Amino acid sequence: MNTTNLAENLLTAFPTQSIAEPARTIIRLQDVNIRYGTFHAVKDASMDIYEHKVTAFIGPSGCGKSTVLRSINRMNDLIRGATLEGKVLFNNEDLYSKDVDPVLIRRRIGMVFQKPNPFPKSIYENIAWGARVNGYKGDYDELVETSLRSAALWDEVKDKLKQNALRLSGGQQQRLCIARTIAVQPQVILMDEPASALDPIATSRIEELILELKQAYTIVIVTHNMGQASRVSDYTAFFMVDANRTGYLEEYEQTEQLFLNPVHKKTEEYISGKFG
Ligand SMILES: Nc1ncnc2c1ncn2[C@@H]1O[C@H](COP(=O)(O)OP(=O)(O)OP(=O)(O)O)[C@@H](O)[C@H]1O
Repeated sequence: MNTTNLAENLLTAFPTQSIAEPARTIIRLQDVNIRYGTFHAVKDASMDIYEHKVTAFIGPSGCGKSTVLRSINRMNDLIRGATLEGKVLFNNEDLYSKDVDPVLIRRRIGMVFQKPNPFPKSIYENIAWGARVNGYKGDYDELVETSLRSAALWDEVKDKLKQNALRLSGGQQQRLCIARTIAVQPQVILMDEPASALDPIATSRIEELILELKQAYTIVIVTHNMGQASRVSDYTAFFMVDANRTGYLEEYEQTEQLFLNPVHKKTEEYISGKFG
């Protein structure tokens, strides 16, 4: 097979991966072990997360998806007794080295939670506040508009920016939280089941938004919904638990490959609903 044919075949097999521009690793987990006190929650997780891709974490309850997600922006530091061994590299820099400020990390690697959590302030202030805290010197009106547009919320709220954010619907609140995250210009957005508290219409708007956002950001999403993982993600990491309830990475692949042609038997059983 000549080179052109080989390239064409690979592109057909893996349409999400461009051969001309191979995805760059933005985050690398190396032999990551996480404990809560003496409880070994996650063992030996190693994986690369690629820039401008959506990576989904799936797996049964308690397998450590959220724990691993939180390790990527050092949110676990806020949990008493949580410790991490191994390395988490962000743009080749060790996120856990002593001279790294976790607050700065959380600016570069933002997070959106399961339950929308806007501040009890105006829509405008929800966006402007984080930027102000970070000493943003630009035009705030422009920042608010751009962030709300990026989160596909501008048209719905542009005439009521002074309204309290808590009066928005759940789906709108979640898009506002995404806009708030975007406003501090992160490189990576972590999402922990961002649509699980939303109705199907609000969920599909979040899914559409994720697909748009990956042009500008790298997204890692924890989801229980396998349909959602297959719709939005380029890569899927399937986590499992061992007999000690310790989570580990069972299989990590391009999403299409993992869902259509899983290598491990456990992956196949999980995605076909044999256990959950
Ligand atoms: N703050 C904590 N303190 C102690 N143990 C914790 C803490 N958070 C999580 N764990 C434990 O760590 C393990 C992994 O939890 P984690 O929430 O990461 O799993 P998960 O796969 O995201 O689960 P789920 O799908 O149910 O949200 C579980 O056994 C859980 O009970």
